[in-house]
Amino acid sequence: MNSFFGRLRLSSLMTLAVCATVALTVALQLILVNHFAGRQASNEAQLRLQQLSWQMRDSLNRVIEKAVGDAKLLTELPQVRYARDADESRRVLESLQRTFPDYAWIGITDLDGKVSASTGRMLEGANVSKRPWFTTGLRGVHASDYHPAVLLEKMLPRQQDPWRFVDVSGPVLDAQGRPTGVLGLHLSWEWARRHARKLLTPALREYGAEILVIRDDGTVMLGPQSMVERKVDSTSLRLAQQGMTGALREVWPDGRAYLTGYSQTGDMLDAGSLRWSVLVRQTEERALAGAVELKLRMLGWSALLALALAGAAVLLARRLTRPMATLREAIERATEATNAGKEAPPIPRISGFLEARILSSRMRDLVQSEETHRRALLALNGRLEAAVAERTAELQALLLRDVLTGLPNRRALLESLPEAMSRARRVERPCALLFLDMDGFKAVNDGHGHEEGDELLRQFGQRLAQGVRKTDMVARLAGDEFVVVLEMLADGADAEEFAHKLLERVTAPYVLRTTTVRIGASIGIALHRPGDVPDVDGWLARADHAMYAVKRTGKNSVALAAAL
Ligand SMILES: Nc1nc2c(ncn2[C@@H]2O[C@H](COP(=O)(O)OP(=O)(O)OP(=O)(O)O)[C@@H](O)[C@H]2O)c(=O)[nH]1
Repeated sequence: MNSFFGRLRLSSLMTLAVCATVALTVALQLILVNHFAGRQASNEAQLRLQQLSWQMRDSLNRVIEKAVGDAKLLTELPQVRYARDADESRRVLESLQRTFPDYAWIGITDLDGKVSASTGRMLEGANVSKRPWFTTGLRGVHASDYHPAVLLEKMLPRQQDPWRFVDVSGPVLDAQGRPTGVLGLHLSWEWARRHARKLLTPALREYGAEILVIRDDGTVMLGPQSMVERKVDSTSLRLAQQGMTGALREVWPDGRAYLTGYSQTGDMLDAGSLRWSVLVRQTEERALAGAVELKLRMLGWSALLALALAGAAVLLARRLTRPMATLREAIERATEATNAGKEAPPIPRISGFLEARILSSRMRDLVQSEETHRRALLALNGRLEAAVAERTAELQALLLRDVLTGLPNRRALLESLPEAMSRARRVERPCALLFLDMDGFKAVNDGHGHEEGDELLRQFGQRLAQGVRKTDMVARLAGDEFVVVLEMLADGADAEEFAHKLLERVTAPYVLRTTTVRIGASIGIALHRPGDVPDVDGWLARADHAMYAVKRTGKNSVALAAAL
């Protein structure tokens, strides 16, 4: 995880952070909207359906009450109670029908159930004594439940829906209060259908709202075509039948979820009143369609908003991190130059936010100071290297010098002998190696001390060096042994002559610190001619043998080694 974030640029991190925050905010908002909008929409839909149910119930109650009232009024009218003939009664009945055309039929019977007068003369003369409205009407004003009427239906004009009626009937009494017949009023169910259609506004119909009026036995009197005059059962129906009102969500037998508002008509205190359940239902899907649409719209707008914010976040992140990106590039360039041993380019002054300005300024100072240090270090390094080279050269020189006399030592001699031999070949002149060993040096050491011995060695060496040409070489091999290399000689005799001169020179008295001494020297000479095979060890050995030969034969003399 760390390595993942470690690979991201600051701008990417900022973009990610802002996008994540936006996405989270939008998601939370959607969840909340989804929750509250859904609940709110469901509550509102249920309330609406409940109100519709109440409106329908109240209308039903009002019309039934009106019919009962009209029936009562008619039974008390003198034109009905004391009618001279059927025409007089009929005029009254038809006059009432005109005020309320939904009274499909109004008629008066005698006590035997024979219709004496009726609207439109329908059923006049017919016997209706078997009809429930006649029998109940004899006992008092009473409304009977929804029912078909086969005879009447044949006489009435045809209409789209079948004729159904609610009957209201009551006794017609004479002056003594004795029944003389029954007044029957058939209220067409069409008014209920029409009223339901009126209540369901086009918008509600479009969203599938349905009004159901259900008889106490569960038979649908008004509702969708497929349900009319069929029995149904639902929780809302049972609640309405218990006299409750409200709204709920329930699953109907068709397997779909509905929101249903319910109420019941009639008067709880009047056992004779008509008890119809009024249900107004709407599928949950249609009822909440508005909320779903709102959610989808919000989702769309939220997505657009999130995209716009993400875009803004990218731009903002780039804008904010640009100074840091510039600083990073400058640091990388400086680092690359430093690694390549070049002068680091200066860090530019970066404008932008405060931290970037401070950081760039500090980095600028840092790189400048680093550059100064680097230059100082380079200079120091140069001086050190020069000092080391000088010291090395000194050490090198010391390695080739004899500490006591300052003359070239054995090593220097061995290095220069091959050069001397090759020069001899080049110039075609022999060169000679003189091997000198002091005679009786030990006695000086023993007699006057080592310091005096050292002094003698120094002076001996100086005399040798002063006695040869600049191109010749004097070296101290070890102890009291010295070597002189003579070049550009004519022949062996030349070398011998020079050796004698040198012997004379070195045997002169030496003034030391505490004493003056004389010393002899044995000199062995070995020549190297231009044509000789170059052999350093052999050349030295020959001179050494010649010197020893002198030692053996009396010292303080010169001997020339035999030619090769
Ligand atoms: N003072 C001093 N003495 C040295 C040094 N190196 C060698 N010696 C001494 O030099 C002497 C050389 O010995 P020898 O060559 O046998 O002495 P010598 O008396 O010259 O003998 P011959 O060559 O046979 O005449 C030794 O006593 C060494 O201790 C030195 O650097 N300083």
